[in-house]
Amino acid sequence: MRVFLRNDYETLSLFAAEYLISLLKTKEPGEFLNVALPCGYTVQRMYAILGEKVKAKEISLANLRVFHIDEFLDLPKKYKEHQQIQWMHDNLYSKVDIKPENVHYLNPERADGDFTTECTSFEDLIKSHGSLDLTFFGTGADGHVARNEPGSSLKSESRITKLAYDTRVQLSSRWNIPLAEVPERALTMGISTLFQSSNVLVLFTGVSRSRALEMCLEKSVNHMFPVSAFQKHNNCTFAADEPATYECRVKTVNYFKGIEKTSEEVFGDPIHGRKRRAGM
Ligand SMILES: O=P(O)(O)OC[C@H]1O[C@](O)(CO)[C@@H](O)[C@@H]1O
Repeated sequence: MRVFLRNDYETLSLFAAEYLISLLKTKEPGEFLNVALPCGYTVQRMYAILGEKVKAKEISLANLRVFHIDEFLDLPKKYKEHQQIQWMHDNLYSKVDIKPENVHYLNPERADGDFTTECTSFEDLIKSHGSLDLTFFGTGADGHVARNEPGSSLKSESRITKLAYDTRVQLSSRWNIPLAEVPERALTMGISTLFQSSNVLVLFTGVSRSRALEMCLEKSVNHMFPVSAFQKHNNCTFAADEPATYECRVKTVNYFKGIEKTSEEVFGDPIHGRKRRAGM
């Protein structure tokens, strides 16, 4: 695993945007980068930065093929702005040149209500496009990733899940809606689905994720803390802002800062330093 520590949310967002762009540049013209994308505060500024770069014609995301990592089920229509597809439109798609036909998601409004088939077809769809090149996501304070709550099988695939009570309470307060109207179910990529991606980028922002970062850097894999599973991924990057390091030991923080400095000095490219050495 690699670890990158940044001062604040802004520089973390910039790092995440640059990470995605650097992978996009490894593709030949006309070749797609398959990415699994989340919604939420953690990635909101990163998406805005991508929008700014597309507007300034510094980059194009036309070769991005997107798969959403999760969707809410049973969300009342009056709260449409909280549905992932709408959120992604408002925060990313309306600002960049990703083509609508290259956006894929688990449909929470499937007409026949057969969400099991929806999830199986989604897994098949990803495979039909090869595999995921990059998946990135934030995590909850309890270590959930996408809608894989604590206790989820580390081998799980896309499926219907139940949201934890704590998650629903947080959503109720964040959206300012009654708890009774917060969905109890979601559709989500499984941990195994996310894990199959060639590159994984996990972002931690703010004090509320500091225990999650500690669990990933200093403790072992635990299915009651799903994000910790990504310690075992062979190409996982954990990136955090300073407040998210508050639960980590000073020694841990200094160690990873030192590694990044060395990587930059030796390879000149801290993000993909090891790949460069292999001849890229
Ligand atoms: O950044 P936010 O809004 O707190 O949301 C983080 C959540 O979003 C996801 O990235 C996507 O659902 C989850 O993995 C994570 O819990």
